Amino acid sequence: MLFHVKMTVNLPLDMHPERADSLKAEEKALAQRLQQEGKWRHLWRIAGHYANYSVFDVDSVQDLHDLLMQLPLFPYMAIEVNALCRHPSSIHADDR
Ligand SMILES: O=C(O)CC1=CCC(=O)O1
Repeated sequence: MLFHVKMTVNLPLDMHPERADSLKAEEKALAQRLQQEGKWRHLWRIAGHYANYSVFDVDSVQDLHDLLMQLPLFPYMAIEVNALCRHPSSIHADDR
């Protein structure tokens, strides 16, 4: 199942810079592992925003929920989720 997810990061202004750097490093490591596993299909920065557009490929809504909740930055992100399905005009027949 494919999901489009928008994540907007809102780190508290008074968060210690070392804590912020540590969270970002943990987030990056997990995001790169999930990309290697094929679960995090796309990760795009939204130009001019501390936010990303991502596409996840997971087995269920519960899997997506569990994945998002384990992100180190989860407590500091506003997350919007949209389920995706095939567009009839898409030429990418292998997409689900
Ligand atoms: O900076 C972001 O958009 C939040 C984030 C998601 C994966 C990552 O490494 O950072």
